[in-house]
Amino acid sequence: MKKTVFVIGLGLIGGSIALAIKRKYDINIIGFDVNEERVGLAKTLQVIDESANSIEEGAVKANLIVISAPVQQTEKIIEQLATVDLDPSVIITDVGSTKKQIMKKAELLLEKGVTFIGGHPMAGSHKSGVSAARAHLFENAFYILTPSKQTSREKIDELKDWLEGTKANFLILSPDEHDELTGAISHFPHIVAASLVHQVAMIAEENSTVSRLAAGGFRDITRIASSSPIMWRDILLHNKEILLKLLQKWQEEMERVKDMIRRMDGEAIYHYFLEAKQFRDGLPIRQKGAIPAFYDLYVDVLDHPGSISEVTSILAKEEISITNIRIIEIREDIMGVLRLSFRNEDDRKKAQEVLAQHKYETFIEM
Ligand SMILES: NC(=O)c1ccc[n+]([C@@H]2O[C@H](COP(=O)([O-])OP(=O)(O)OC[C@H]3O[C@@H](n4cnc5c(N)ncnc54)[C@H](O)[C@@H]3O)[C@@H](O)[C@H]2O)c1
Ligand SMILES: O=C(O)C(=O)C[C@]1(C(=O)O)C=C[C@@H](O)C=C1
Repeated sequence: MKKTVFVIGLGLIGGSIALAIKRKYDINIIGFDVNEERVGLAKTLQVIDESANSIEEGAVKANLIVISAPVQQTEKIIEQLATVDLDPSVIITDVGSTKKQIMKKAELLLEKGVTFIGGHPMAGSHKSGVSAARAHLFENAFYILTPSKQTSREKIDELKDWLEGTKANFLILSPDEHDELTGAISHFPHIVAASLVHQVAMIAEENSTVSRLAAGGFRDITRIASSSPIMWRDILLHNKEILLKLLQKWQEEMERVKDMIRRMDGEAIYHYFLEAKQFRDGLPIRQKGAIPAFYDLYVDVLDHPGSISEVTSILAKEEISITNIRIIEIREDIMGVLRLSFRNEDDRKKAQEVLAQHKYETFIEM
């Protein structure tokens, strides 16, 4: 008989996990979401095979339960699951961006002898919803697991087997370490991105030209400000202490920058940027995760009609698939560079070679 996976929360991450599991296993996927439209869409897109009318209905049939809702909802779902009579061999995991509060709540399950292993695939997007779900979303990304002390090695390996289709790299961390590190490289940057947008929005009230000028750098650094406000509200409320500490440090850092500018200390300002550049340039780029999440290739194009289709048809002829395409403006309304995203390093390399044959200049990183 086919095994059953129950996915609670049919959005970007729940959908992507379901598709990744389907890559490796012939299984039955049951889905549940509080939003009925999402359930219908998940069925249409064949992300799930059937739906459940309640958490209990899906949970009692499952060999694996994946909770993929915003983190405050995840806590509520864990409370609900703790009241259900589950198969004793079931594994429950989640995908939430915070781990400490979730692992605390999961004690309700662990006390009953139910296996709960916290999980967090460290890749995603600013897009939400099942329509953005992709089987390959987590390829080469880190996938953090936070098992409790009482969880056996066998159960952890069993969960890794279930998730093998993600092609992610598993890493075991304690919930504290997880929240501290993701606070710095994921949660806090989202606050900064949103605050930059707020700053420009305030200026735009006085002078609307600023929005028209906001191309290139501003768009790059604020992309993640387009993410789900519900998801990020929950993350900030869960990781309060770490984020308050980071905010304090950041304010001190900004004071330091203010002081360098006030003193007109060119040497200090130069070193401020140089040290940041050296650290940023030294980060691993082939690995998906908090820093460059995609196999991107930048192509210099001339600003004339048809130039995009020229590039895409060259790649189509060679059967190289593009997963995303974006025009990066150099000046307002003037196309400068195309950013093409590929599924893997191989496709990117082939694209670079074939475009070079057609005299296109390409760059891996901008
Ligand atoms: N988006 C990312 O980049 C990313 C990356 C890694 C982990 N995460 C984590 O994954 C989780 C899901 O995020 P997402 O990006 O898929 O969001 P999403 O908005 O695309 O999907 C969340 C889904 O959960 C559903 N939901 C909410 N409350 C529910 C409940 N009580 N019961 C059942 N369904 C419920 C929503 O209707 C929605 O369909 C969050 O915990 C987030 O922190 C997100
Ligand atoms: O690429 C993005 O849009 C993301 O924000 C992905 C991102 C991140 O901060 O790196 C967001 C939250 C997750 O918990 C993990 C990944």
